[in-house]
Amino acid sequence: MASGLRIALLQLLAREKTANILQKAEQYISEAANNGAKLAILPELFTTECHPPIFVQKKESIPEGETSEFISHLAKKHSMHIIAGSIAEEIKGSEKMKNTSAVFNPKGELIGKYTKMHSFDVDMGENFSIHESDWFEHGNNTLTFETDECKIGVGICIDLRFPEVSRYYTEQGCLLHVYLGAFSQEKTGPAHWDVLLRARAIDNQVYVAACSPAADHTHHYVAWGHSAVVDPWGKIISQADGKETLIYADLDMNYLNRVRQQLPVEKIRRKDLYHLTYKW
Ligand SMILES: O=C(O)CCC(=O)C(=O)O
Repeated sequence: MASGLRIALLQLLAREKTANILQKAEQYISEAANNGAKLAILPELFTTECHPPIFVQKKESIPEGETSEFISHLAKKHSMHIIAGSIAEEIKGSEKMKNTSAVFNPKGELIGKYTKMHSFDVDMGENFSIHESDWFEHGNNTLTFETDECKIGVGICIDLRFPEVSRYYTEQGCLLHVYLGAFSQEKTGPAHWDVLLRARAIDNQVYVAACSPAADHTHHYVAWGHSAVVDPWGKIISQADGKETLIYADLDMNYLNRVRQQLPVEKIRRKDLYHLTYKW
């Protein structure tokens, strides 16, 4: 297995027309491929912005929809893995949708789908009440996939708050945990985003990459942005601000192994006293 992996995170701005967003994604993915990235990651709900009437208006099928087909074409063209952010996935015969991510391999084949497992149903006062489960059915499964460099696990946004999910991915051997997220600029972004990303990386001694949409103050819900990559020691090695941008990180699996050797939490863990049971 190779020891290094360059990844690219596309912090895209959700524009009105899907075609315009995909055009920007194409520009960034082509730039990333030219710069040696082997994995490109797009944000949560990147074609719709986080606003229910827009989800309904722009929902799509996976993998037959406009967005999936285009990202599949880009994966094949540039011979790279792409985690196609998430989109509002149509459920035939239902008014509800799913918040689903699709992963394509370098042949452009769909190798997995992940539907967000936890719903962001919160009431934080001051006009900040969100009840995601009114719009989206939650998923009941996880998603891992293999690249030449490492195994990868995928989560979406609030999934980041649940160490059980990342623990499972670690037990499955995932050395990179990817989150597609749109924390809010107003509330949880500045308070929790970096801390949670660093915590998951330190808990599991893995790389964590999290890709957010760019912040746009004309949107109903302003995403925090600040897409980031954290190393297994908990250090942020690459981070955006709020603006639309493309960021990179080089993941070094030899470094990850050194961290695990020097601070062997897996060996120290009291497996005789506790363990998690998963029902997915
Ligand atoms: O957990 C958070 O603070 C934000 C979560 C969120 O925005 C979401 O899951 O859509």
